[in-house]
This record gives sequence, structure tokens and C-alpha cells, in this order.
Amino acid sequence: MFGSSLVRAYSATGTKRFPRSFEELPCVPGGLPYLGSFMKLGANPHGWKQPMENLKILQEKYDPQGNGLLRMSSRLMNPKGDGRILAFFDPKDIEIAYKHEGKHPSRGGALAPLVKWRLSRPDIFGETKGVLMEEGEKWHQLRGLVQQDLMRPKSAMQHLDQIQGICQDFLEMLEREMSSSKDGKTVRGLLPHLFNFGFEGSAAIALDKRMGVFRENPHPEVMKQLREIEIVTEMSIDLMMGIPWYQISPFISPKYRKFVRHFDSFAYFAHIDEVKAQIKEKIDKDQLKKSDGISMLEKLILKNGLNSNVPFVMALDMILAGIDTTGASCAFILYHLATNPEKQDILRKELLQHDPHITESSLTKMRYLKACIKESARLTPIVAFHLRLIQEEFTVKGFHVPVDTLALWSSMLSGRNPKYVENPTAFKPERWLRGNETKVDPFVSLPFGHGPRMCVGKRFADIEMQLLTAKFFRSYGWEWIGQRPISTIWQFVNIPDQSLDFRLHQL
Ligand code: HEM
Repeated sequence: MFGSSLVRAYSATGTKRFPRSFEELPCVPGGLPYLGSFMKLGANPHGWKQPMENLKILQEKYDPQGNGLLRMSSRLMNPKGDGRILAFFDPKDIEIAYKHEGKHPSRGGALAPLVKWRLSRPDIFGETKGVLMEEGEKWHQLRGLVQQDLMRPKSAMQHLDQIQGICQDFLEMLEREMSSSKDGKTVRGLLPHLFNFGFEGSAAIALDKRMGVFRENPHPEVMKQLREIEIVTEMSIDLMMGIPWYQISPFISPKYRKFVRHFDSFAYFAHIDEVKAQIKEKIDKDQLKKSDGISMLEKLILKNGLNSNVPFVMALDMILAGIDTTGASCAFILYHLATNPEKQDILRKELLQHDPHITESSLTKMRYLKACIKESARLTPIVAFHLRLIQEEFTVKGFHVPVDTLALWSSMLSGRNPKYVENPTAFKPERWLRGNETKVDPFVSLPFGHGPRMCVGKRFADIEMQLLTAKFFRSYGWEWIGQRPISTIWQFVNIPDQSLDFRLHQL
């Protein structure tokens, strides 16, 4: 009965030490019952558009000594741990927290509306909620089934030519946009096109199918589906952060019913039965063999069998998870390079040392390109918060953190904090190059998360961002003509708060 407190009170050498209790941590007080003080992240002045900025204000107010730890509460966000939430600000403490994420890391119940929808659609999801939403041993098994095919560096490299083809189509679309502008050089409102790039790239990798979004006349059905996803994404923060009436009954939550309608439309559009029939035919004719040339879906079917839902749900998740994430990341890269012409020149010099057709070997040598992408993710990470439901108690800065505490941190805050990054507001890709003496702690900026539950699409997202950036800056000089500085809006991921407008100079 006294086991865990005794372990805490005595160190391994038997000398007495007293971690202070969780309740003694600096804390954001108040809040409504059930919703708790966590909801102050969505209050004025920044609202849910910039909850990270609100968190910074709350830390300055309630942790004036700058301990780097701030306790909050919300039973909505963490029903399992009595509403305990702890925000971390110091990269050293973030590293410690990851060490206690357990064998089956969990991001808690933040995606509850999506889980509810999946459970109500057994015809699509069957025995699995997908790697994004499964928990515990089921997540572990599922991740094991897809890990190798998705995370091996070679897997992504097999798609180099396919993605370069998509980049080429994007460039042709840009030419059309420019030639219809007054000065023949301007493109405005590029963000939706970048989302389309994420969609086209993910669909090509997952299904080996080109959707043709950059054609002069894209298929209206495909564009309708992209709109469905846009609606779902726009609604998701409202649903995730509001009182979950839909858990009592979907009938009392018109918002949830709308969310489901649009999600259904997208999921059924994937035409799973049709794709299944085509692949079955290939298998029957003995035409489907494990090789580099087959789609990710086909690889997963060969491993899991045609009757398993796992390959189809993974393909659906790849498409869903690759739209806004890759699109918004590319948007910020373009912005930072367009507003830093001297960095743009250094990048171009590197790109021009290689053949325009990028190969695995030339990509490996493009170190400045990768540093630009890392630096953009440090300044404007698209994921607002990283979450872990702590599975092993630990002590940090002398305070006890119990099991089932929901730990959260924001790369936006650590990445811009002068305590951890020298001259943090400057776009300085050089800081990520080997040999640079001003080292940045790796836990300062974690665009893809960390550990066994980190982003499973990282390899694909990396090559998509690298190829698009390389093609764009080799072909044009990019000049930003929007307002400065750009800021972010949290819309499931952080996206730019204004239209992406550029003037392009042909090289
Ligand atoms: C630049 C683009 C992307 C960024 C910045 C990004 C970032 C992230 C982050 C931060 C996580 C949470 C990791 C954690 O909890 O430690 C995540 C999870 C995930 N991402 Fe990505 N992502 C991107 C693109 C993609 C793409 C293209 C796919 C398609 C395969 C994808 C699929 C997933 C999946 C399935 C998970 C859940 C993994 C799990 O729970 O085991 N992501 N992503």
C-alpha cells in the first residue's frame, strides 16, 4: 500500500529525498468543472487560433520563476488521469518525459470524435481503428505490421520519380496561374494547391494512383473530396475542444453529424471494394508479387491478406494524414525562403551543383536543402502540441509526476525560446549543419514527434518536401508579396494566417 510513495521517498542509496508532490507544481487555477483550466488555452487574447501563444502567457503569469513546468486540469482531455495535465517547456524535461511514455505510447483521447466515427463504421474499419487511433497492444501489433514498409528509408526512395512527376505537374499549373496574372509573374492563394500536392503525393504512394489535381480540368469528384476533407479539418478543433454531446448521442450534436457526413463521403469515395476487386484479380492471376514497383496498399495486402482491413485503413490514413501536414509544411518553407533571399541564393547554389533530375545519391548530398526544411519546422511547426499519457511515474525538477498525467509540450514555444535557441527569430538553416558550433538540443524541435509512436509517414513527407522545394527554387526566384510577418492559425495543424502570395522570377 505504501510501495510507490516509499520508492519516491528513498533513493537507491537509501538516502532520503523528497520529491515535491504534483499538487505543488505551478498551476493554472480555475476553470469550469469537467472542462478545467486547460480550456484557458482557448481563451482571449489568442483563442484556439493560437493556443500555444496563450500557453506562453499563462506560463509567464503562473510560473514567473521559469521552472518550465505548468500544471493544468481537464477531465475532458484526460478522463483517465483525473484531469491531470502537465505542460513542459524545457527540452531536457521533454526528453525525460519521453523516457516514461511506456511500451505502448499514447496521445490520450484527443481524437475522440474521430474514434467515435470509426467505431460506427465497421464496414470500413472492421477490426481496426487504424494506427493513428489504436491504443495499447493493438496499436503495437498494428504499427509492427506497417512499420517496415513505411519507415525504411528505401521505401520512400522508391517513390522519387513518381513524386518528381507530381512536382512537374505542379510547376506547369504554376505557369498557367502566372500567365493569367496581370504582370505574368504573380501567384496568389497558393495554400490550397499545396494541400492538393499533399493529397496527390499520398494517394500516389498509398494507392499508386494519380488523382490529377494539377490538370487543367481536374475531375470534379476528386475536387469535391478534397473539399470534404477541408470541411472536416475546419470543424475538428471545435469538436475536440467542446463539450462532447455526441458521446451521449449523435442526435443531440448537429456538429458531429455534419462531421460524420463529410467524413463518410470521403471514406466511401476511396472505393475500397473496387480497389479490392482489382487487387484480387491480380492475386488470382498470380500477377501480384513483392517488388519495389507495387503500391504501399499492395505491399500491405501481401503481408496482411486481402481479407484484412488493415491495408485499406492504413491507405486511407496515409491519404488523410498527408494532406494538411505536408501542404502546410511546404507553405512555411516557401515563405521563409522567399523572405530570406540570401538563404534562397545559398540553396540555389547547392541545387545547381546537381542534375535537375534528382536521384537518391544527389538528394543525400543536398544538406542545405534539408537544413532549410528543418529550420522552417523549428520556426513554424505545423503540429501545435505533442501529447503523451505518462505510463511510468517519474520525478522532474524535484516534482513527482504520477502515472496517467497527460504531458504536453509545444515545439513552437521551445523552438522560439532564446533560452534554448540563439537568435531564435532568425531563419538560419546553418544552425542545423554539421560542424556548427551553436548546437540546438534535439528536443527543442520535434516536427515529427519522437520515439516508437513518432510519425509513420516521416520518410514520405521528407521526400515530398525536399523534392518540391528543390524543383521550385531551381526553376524560379521567389519573392514574398504578402504581409509580414506571417503567423499561424491552428486548424488541426498550424496553417498560415494569410493568403500565400508570391512573385516568381524565371531563372
Ligand atoms: C510534414 C508532414 C508531416 C508532419 C510534420 C507530421 C507530424 C506528425 C506528428 C507530430 C505525429 C505525432 C507523433 C507522436 O505522437 O510522436 C504524427 C503521427 C502520424 N503521422 Fe504524420 N506528419 C506528417 C506527414 C505524414 C504523412 C505524409 C503521413 C502518411 C503516411 C503521416 C502519417 C501519420 C500517422 C499514421 C501517424 C500516427 C502514428 C502512430 O500513432 O503510430 N504523417 N505525424
